[in-house]
Amino acid sequence: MEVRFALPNLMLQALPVLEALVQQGFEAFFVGGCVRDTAMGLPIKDVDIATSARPEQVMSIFPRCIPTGLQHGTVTVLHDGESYEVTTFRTESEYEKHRRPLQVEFIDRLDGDLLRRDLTINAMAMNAAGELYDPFRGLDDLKKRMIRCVGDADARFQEDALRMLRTVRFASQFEFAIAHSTWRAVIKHRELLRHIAMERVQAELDRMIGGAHPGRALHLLAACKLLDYTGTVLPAAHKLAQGYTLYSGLDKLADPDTRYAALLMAEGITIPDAEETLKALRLPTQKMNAILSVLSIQTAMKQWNGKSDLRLVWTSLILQYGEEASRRWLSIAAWDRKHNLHDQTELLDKWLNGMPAMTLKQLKLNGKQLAEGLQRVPGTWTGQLLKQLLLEVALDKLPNEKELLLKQAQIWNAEDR
Ligand SMILES: Nc1ccn([C@@H]2O[C@H](COP(=O)(O)OP(=O)(O)OP(=O)(O)O)[C@@H](O)[C@H]2O)c(=O)n1
Repeated sequence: MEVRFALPNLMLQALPVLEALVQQGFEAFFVGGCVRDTAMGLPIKDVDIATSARPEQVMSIFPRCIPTGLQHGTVTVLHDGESYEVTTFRTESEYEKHRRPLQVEFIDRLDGDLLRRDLTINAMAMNAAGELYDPFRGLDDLKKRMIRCVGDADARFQEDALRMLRTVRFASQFEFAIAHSTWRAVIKHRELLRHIAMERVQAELDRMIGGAHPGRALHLLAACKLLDYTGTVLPAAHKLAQGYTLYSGLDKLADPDTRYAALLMAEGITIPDAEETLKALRLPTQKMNAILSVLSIQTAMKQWNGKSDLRLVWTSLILQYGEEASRRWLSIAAWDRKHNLHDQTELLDKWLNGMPAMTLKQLKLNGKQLAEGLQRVPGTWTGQLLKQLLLEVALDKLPNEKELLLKQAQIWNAEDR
């Protein structure tokens, strides 16, 4: 071990856990992402520890712990308000459907444990002094900016097919190249991705699309066609990856949902196709609806004939899909030259940035005041009436003043009865 790194704070906080294991005569190292990120000078997110101690020995050393995954050797140790995954050195064999190991054997040596890991940059360990243990030359690959499987790439992907998506994710996240042998193995084994639960696929995809270099991720995905081999048919997934060619500046858009919407918009995917794809990807309903709202606004804007009153169209769109979706659409459309939506964006931009009474929040009459004014019990009618008032204000038919709004509401209320 000749290379040594200063341990970042999170690892220093975990040091007593590592040291307690060493004091009891066991080997213990920091492993995985925290070592990789420290070697890269990046902030770390969590700390994982690997040890020669067997799970029951770990549990006897630490009074406060949770037996998270004993059959895989993992115990979560609670220390000083933090939790750390402590996993016994292990080898894995006989993988179930290219997903997870059926057999785990606990071993005494760190080397064997590092050998089972996916990529050289993820197969480094660090001791309490920050000294690097790096039998697969992960540090060299970090310096070369190279993603490479540990040992035989075919075997690594056959063991766990999700690793192919991880390969693409890390390559895009760090803007690294992918070693030839590793890339060839991705192409060779890509159809194994169908064995992986869509939730895990989605989690990786989400991190790629929401990450620092979504364009690079999509470029790589399009090149190896991995998304064509997911378990469920994704009518728009391949197109989604192709969206990269049109939207190389995707990273300019703030959040992942806006980026998903931009990609789907770029390919002109229909709303039912988009819905099917997002559902197949097991996107949480809330996230899916947020993306579909942006697409619905896009459809309405493309259909706008230039004659109908755009203010009316926008008011009803904002009422239907919300201000957030409108802002998302605006950020995409303002930067999307392809669809040439200048007229449509200008007005929305003005409205969202300060024109009166665009949202219910900005209306100078709220539900409580309305119910009191009409001497009625608040109910679903309250929101409906407020929306009606909002439309009038947006169309300049009614000033946004409390008394006048209430008066109009009273007239409608009387007419209804
Ligand atoms: N399919 C997988 C997943 C994980 N690992 C190993 O387990 C470690 C921890 O995995 P995880 O926490 O999922 O990812 P990190 O590598 O820590 O990176 P990040 O959290 O940034 O994704 C990895 O570094 C890698 O050594 C693996 O070999 N194969």
